[in-house]
Amino acid sequence: MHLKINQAKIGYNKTLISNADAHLNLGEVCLLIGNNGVGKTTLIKSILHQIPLLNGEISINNKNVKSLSVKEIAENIAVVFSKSIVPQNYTVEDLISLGKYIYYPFYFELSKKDREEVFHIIEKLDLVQYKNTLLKNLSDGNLQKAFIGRALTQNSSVIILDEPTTHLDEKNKIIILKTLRKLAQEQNKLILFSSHDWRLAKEFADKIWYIKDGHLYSGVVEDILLQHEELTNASLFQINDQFVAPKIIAPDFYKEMLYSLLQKNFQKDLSALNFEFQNNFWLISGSSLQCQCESFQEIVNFVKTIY
Ligand SMILES: Nc1ncnc2c1ncn2[C@@H]1O[C@H](COP(=O)(O)OP(=O)(O)OP(=O)(O)O)[C@@H](O)[C@H]1O
Repeated sequence: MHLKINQAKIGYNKTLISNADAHLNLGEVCLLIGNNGVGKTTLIKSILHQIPLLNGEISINNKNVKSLSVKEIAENIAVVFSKSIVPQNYTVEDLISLGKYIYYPFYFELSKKDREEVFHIIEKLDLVQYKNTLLKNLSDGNLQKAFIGRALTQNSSVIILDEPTTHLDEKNKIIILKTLRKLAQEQNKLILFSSHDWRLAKEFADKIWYIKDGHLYSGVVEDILLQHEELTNASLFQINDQFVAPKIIAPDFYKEMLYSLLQKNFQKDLSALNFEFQNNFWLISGSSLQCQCESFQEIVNFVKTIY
């Protein structure tokens, strides 16, 4: 079982992503990242065939999603959108039971076997004490888990989640991400999820799909991070147009501190300077100058004397 994107052109009247090629296998967790508006949700909807491709093919298990009925797609892929409508007067158990709906033709009463399975999923997600709690009284973290529970009862091999960690605090983010990883490993699910908290999320993913400049880059997390400097440098925000960073050789934490210090204090091009951290002092050098500074205050004072 695998999900394959083959030479796909994705978008609406306007193309958002061209020549997308990527594939995922069962048991893998993939993080989908990219700036606002690059087309993450559109890609997810294209996989579900809710938005037709402009070109190319997306297939599940070698079957083009275009040829699958809505029911067949639901049997293969469960989806959790971040902006899901919350049926306020449903209990956690009601919501999770809904995942079984695709297997029943009409208004239904769950079979004993399905009820047991729903309970088993409630247990697995650590939601037993909230089983009968109304969704409107649930914390955001537990509500998110309940939506994941609904996706699980669907029994599909693929689970896709659009920003499952939005609005959650750090603790709940980690609970959700750990749950996803565990599902992939223990139940051999293929999990694709998008996130803006990707620095944390990448710790739980095997692969990254990264959308940038209309292109989909896919691969093992560490390969993609190495190939795209802007991802690992993302903490060095450019907030000052006139600032050009000097060359900084230092451990990441020191590098980031020096970068923000200089950016805040100098609207200048500092590219002629080199800063090298030497354990207990900074060595600053330029074409005809050299200086040692032991604190950031000294650095600011020194740079002010040259600019
Ligand atoms: N039905 C539609 N018809 C035409 N354009 C659309 C439609 N839906 C979304 N778009 C546009 O497609 C672009 C990508 O939207 P999409 O929601 O896929 O981005 P995203 O990467 O998920 O963004 P975000 O991170 O902000 O959620 C946006 O410019 C959006 O306005």
